[in-house]
Amino acid sequence: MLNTATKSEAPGTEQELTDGFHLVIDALKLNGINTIYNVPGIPITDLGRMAQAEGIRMISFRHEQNAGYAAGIAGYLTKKPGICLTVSAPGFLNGLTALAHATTNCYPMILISGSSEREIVDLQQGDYEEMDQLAIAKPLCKAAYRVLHAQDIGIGLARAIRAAVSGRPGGVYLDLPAKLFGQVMNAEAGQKSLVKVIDAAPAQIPSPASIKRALDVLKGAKRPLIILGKGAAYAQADEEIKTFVEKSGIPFLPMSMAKGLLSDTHPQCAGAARSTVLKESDVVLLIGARLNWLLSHGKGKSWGETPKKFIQVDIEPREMDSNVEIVAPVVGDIGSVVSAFNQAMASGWTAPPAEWTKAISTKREENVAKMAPKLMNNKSPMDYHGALGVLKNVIKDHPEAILVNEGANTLDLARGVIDMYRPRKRLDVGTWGVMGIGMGQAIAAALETGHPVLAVEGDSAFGFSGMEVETICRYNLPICVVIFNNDGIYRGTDVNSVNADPATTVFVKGARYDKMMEAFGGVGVNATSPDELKRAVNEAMASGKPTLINAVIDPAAGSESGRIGNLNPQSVLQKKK
Ligand SMILES: CC(C)(COP(=O)(O)OP(=O)(O)OC[C@H]1O[C@@H](n2cnc3c(N)ncnc32)[C@H](O)[C@@H]1OP(=O)(O)O)[C@@H](O)C(=O)NCCC(=O)NCCSC=O
Repeated sequence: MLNTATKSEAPGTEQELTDGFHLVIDALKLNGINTIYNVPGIPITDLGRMAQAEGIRMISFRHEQNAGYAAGIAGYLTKKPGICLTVSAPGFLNGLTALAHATTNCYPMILISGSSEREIVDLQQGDYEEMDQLAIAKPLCKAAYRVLHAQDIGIGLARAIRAAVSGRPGGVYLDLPAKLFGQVMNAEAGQKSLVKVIDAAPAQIPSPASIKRALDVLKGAKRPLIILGKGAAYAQADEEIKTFVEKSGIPFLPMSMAKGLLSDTHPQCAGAARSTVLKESDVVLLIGARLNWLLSHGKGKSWGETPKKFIQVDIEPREMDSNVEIVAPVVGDIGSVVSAFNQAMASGWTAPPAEWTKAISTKREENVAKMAPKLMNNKSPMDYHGALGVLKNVIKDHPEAILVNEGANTLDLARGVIDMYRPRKRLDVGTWGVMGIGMGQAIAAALETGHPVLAVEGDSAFGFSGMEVETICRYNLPICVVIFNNDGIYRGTDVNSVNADPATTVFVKGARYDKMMEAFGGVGVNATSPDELKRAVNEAMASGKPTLINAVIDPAAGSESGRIGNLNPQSVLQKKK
């Protein structure tokens, strides 16, 4: 659509004009971008107003970091860049954490920030919110661009979109100085300057030799294992992956956000036999999973004594040999690679030895049976397992619902307990184990998918984005937040024996987070037993009303999340002595 920002008034020279505001909006719309996660303010307030008037869905948050986490996860769910729009310096910096998070997690996202006058910034003359945002963003994202002239808006956005989604996806920064928005140009020339990005993330076909090498190694295995990462979930090659895993007969271990790519209840799922499969496998095929800290870098105690051969499928060639030798690297997009595997296997495939698959199912059944009675306890106040037993059944009854999960114990225990049944339904803290993703991800998940969201939050984790319950109520989203409230970080029982200050990890005892939701017109419930929790969550799922349940957890329950290098201060002191 042609935008008439202004009409030139000079007699005889009348022409349709457009401006930077409208060109940004038109460029986004031309590329199918219809939602922006933002916090309004100088200099982008009018851009937001005009974008809304032009039909773009503007979702206004209370803090840029949450808008950024929303944009990142929107990118993950849709394979299109999620857009976060912020004001200059402080707003930009608030959004930057989420941009770096998106880059680390390989989510396509574009952070667009307004910025102050280049001439003044470069001479450091003290402009309003003066900051060289481009320079600051560069090391923290996949690519960063600045547009100085209205006629370059089309190209600038095209570059940002391509950089965000092609190859390994990631975060891109786009700097738009305030002056740009007011620049006026001929409307027809403006429209011509826009670029519709064609084939933004082209398929990357693996070489036939790499496919053969990988399958040859896999064929030689006695105890093979497939590890599915969130890259595999992102690829949206769900049917091809399912066909491959089932045809191969190989047990699979889903990483946290790959849970549900094939159901956690699938007979080949080795999630509940994690230690066994890592230790005892002899060939490991990684599909969209990286050998980072979450997989103990592919070596050490958790990988046991059995010598391993690793096969890795990734779109990024530099991922290969990052931690250990990869004997069969397969570089390509996951859909193309797995399709090539399936074609090559069509002529016949021998399932792994029954001894191996039987050993895994025995271990899995043992672990599941050990956990089952814990999940059925009806203690009040609740322990983690009693509360999670309820939520496990909620997801079983609502497999279409999206589970958002963050916390320490709340995250570690929920990951194991709550089975997922469908792809991309579990959204969590990702590669950094970051706290604060909760409400941003819940809001974007509800908006982008139209499905109900269950956000299972530690009380500490929730605190990072808690104000967004107002956003949830304002947009009337079908989000049920369950806060595992144990009065503190890890546990609520720490005591400071030195002075009257509270211990560093404790919060106000008996806090009522449910009142926060009520303050904005949503439903708040205080649940002190699994039965009460069950009733409240079921009501929320049925009504679709914004709901926050304060689930009272015994402050002494659970254990410190010990896998991420937490050191007990006492033990540090003892070591120093
Ligand atoms: C690195 C990890 C993937 C590895 O965790 P592990 O505890 O080794 O594995 P998990 O998959 O959680 O499984 C733990 C055990 O439960 C078993 N398990 C798993 N699922 C089930 C079910 N459904 N039933 C019964 N038992 C189960 C599994 O086989 C393991 O037992 P065995 O096989 O018997 O060993 C995880 O720690 C992780 O994702 N960490 C991220 C933490 C994080 O980001 N924290 C945020 C910071 S918190 C800030 O303070």
